[in-house]
Amino acid sequence: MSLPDKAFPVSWDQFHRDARALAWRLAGLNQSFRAIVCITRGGLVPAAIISRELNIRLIDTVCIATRHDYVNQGETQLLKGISPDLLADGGAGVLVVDDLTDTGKTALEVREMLPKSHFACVYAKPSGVPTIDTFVTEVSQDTWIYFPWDMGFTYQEPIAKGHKG
Ligand SMILES: O=P(O)(O)OC[C@H]1O[C@H](OP(=O)(O)OP(=O)(O)O)[C@H](O)[C@@H]1O
Ligand code: HPA
Ligand SMILES: [Mg+2]
Repeated sequence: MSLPDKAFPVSWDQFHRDARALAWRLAGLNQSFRAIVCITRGGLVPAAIISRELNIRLIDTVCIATRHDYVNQGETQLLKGISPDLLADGGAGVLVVDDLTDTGKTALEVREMLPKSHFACVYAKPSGVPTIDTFVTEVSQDTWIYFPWDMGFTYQEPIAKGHKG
């Protein structure tokens, strides 16, 4: 197992701005969504922000647990599926929300359940881009995105310490 080379840390403030930017993009589509399906757990936070901005009151979850050793996606387990009324018509008019797409595996699995839905996420890596309809920021595949709900305040070494330049 190796960690991606680059780090992209995201603060709460930045995440809120980026999720709101996603809501602006979705609003610009002039498509009305009858419900949000958020992919837990990462999709819960952007779904709350988008639901507020676009006034979408019907929210469902698809609960998928992935076994992975930090960076490598492993087997997935569906813990809770989507309600039958949202699955009708292949999910037409349903907005699926996640925090990011990386390999695209998670989005592809949910797309099989809701082939006519609209997929949105805040951040996307190149392998996942084809699986998503609308996103805000693309980062390279060798970047790890650190979300604020996974982080705490820690001491940072000064840049000059140990720097041989
Ligand atoms: O495009 P992929 O390679 O499938 O990766 C993207 C998925 O990985 C993360 O979820 P994770 O499975 O880590 O679980 P969590 O949302 O419960 O933290 C993230 O929230 C996406 O759902
Ligand atoms: O870059 C990432 N950050 C956090 N969780 C993730 N799950 C897949 N890729 C990532
Ligand atoms: Mg997730």
